[in-house]
Amino acid sequence: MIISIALIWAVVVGFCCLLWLAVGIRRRQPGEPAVENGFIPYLGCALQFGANPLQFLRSRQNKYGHIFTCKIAGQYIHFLCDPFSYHSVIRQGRHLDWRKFHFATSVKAFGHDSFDPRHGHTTENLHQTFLKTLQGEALPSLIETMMGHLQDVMLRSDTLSPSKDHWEVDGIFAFCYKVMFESGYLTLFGKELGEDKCQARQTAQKALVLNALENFKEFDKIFPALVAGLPIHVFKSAYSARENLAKTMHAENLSKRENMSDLISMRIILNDSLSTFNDVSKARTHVALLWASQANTLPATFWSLFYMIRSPDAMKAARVEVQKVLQDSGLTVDPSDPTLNLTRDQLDNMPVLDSIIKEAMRLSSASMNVRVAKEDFLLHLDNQEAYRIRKDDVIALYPPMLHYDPEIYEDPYEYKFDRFLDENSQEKTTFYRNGRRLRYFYMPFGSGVTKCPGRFFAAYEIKQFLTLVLVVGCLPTIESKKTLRTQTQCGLGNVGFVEDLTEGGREQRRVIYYVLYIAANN
Ligand code: HEM
Repeated sequence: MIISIALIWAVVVGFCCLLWLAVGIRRRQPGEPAVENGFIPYLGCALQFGANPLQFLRSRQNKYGHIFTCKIAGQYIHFLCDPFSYHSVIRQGRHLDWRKFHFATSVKAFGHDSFDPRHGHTTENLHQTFLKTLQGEALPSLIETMMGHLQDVMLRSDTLSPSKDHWEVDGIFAFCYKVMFESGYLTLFGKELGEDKCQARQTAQKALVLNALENFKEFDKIFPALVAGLPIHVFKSAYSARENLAKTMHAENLSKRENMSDLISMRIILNDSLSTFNDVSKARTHVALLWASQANTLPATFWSLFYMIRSPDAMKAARVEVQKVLQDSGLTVDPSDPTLNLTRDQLDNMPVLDSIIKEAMRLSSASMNVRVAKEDFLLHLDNQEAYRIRKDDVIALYPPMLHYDPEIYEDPYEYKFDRFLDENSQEKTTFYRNGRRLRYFYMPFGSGVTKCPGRFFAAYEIKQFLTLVLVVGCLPTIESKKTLRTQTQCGLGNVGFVEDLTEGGREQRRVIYYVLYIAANN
């Protein structure tokens, strides 16, 4: 009996294996890139890729050359590794559909109805909405609002220091997340009506934002799994976190807020006038925007600050630059009421901070650029080779391949704050590979038509944050707590960083504390 059950199982497993070999794996056709199916049905190479994407892609590049195909979570993905061919993908855009992947991912992750006009739920041109409300003329007011909120959160509110008569100690990561999330949230979604006049409402508002941050973090943790195709219901707490966020963004709640950004007010109007979304779906579209505006900005802010305070040269150059901009504009900071307003022009005049941020993002960003083939076509590469691509296959560019290429960036694993400065200390825009000038050398914001529409605002808000930390804080780089106390007692400021010398471990896990001494300024 036992033997016959074992035999049945062996036959079933054998049959499944044969079925997988027959239909589950792709055989390379003439003219196609080399293909790796991986060993695990459906997942393909997903686990190896997920463990260390850069190492995985480099090893395949060495084996197959500029382009190769991997099966990952049921999709055939063509990885293009030659930076000179990136432009070819963008030039041959007519064969590629960027909306398919983006809209489908958003639906999977956030649970709203599709934004793809071809699906009939809305006629909104979302791309145009983003360009109109996040770029050009929309920027000055976003910058001004953000500056106000950053200062409220860092200097006046009790987000960072619930008690005003003692030092607060927290991780630098938590510090960046709290300050940037609250400021960014209020900049996009505004404040509750009449909040300024009522202490109880202020407290409730603060709780709402901090709660939103917790929900955001819970949801953000599982985002890669959702993109890979796992259903959100597998992750119970992330699902309820997302739904909690959506509840706060129902029409009746948003209607109680004032000073909302153009982005959110316009989206509310367009949701109501051009879509057939129900109320829950509408609220979820706002959660998607909250996520897009924060998910990359928060880590980018952390890494920018982290690398800057670890490099005495970066700190020195940043301080000099900020002081010069303030002096040239006749701005002085009164330590007893450090309020600062920086215009877009002043922020544009900070190439050192720009380079500090870019270098941190070069080292830390890892988002992939993805397009889907609309039809079978021939992809022409820069070296005149051409490859057959099948309909519905994905073409992917992985920016860390560029960002860690030693032929482009000397000592690519090293942080060099002035890497993006030229010999005149202005923005460096020319990078070469094998003596040939590169068109694409820095891509944390994506490329082509899908390039992040919030990229200018993102750079400004991180710059504003760093400027405030440099100006109103006393930043004794990373020294001992003793030095910090001495400087702070001079009344120079209220934010400082010290290294916890007792903690070891991996470099980026080193604990660095920020210390706030709000009492001095209140
Ligand atoms: C350092 C911060 C940021 C980084 C690194 C970043 C990066 C990206 C990337 C890689 C994409 C996808 C591009 C593609 O698929 O090719 C994207 C899309 C997007 N980002 Fe950002 N982003 C940042 C900040 C922001 C901010 C502050 C906002 C809004 C206030 C924003 C709004 C968006 C939106 C709306 C999209 C979707 C665009 C579309 O599908 O048409 N991002 N971002």
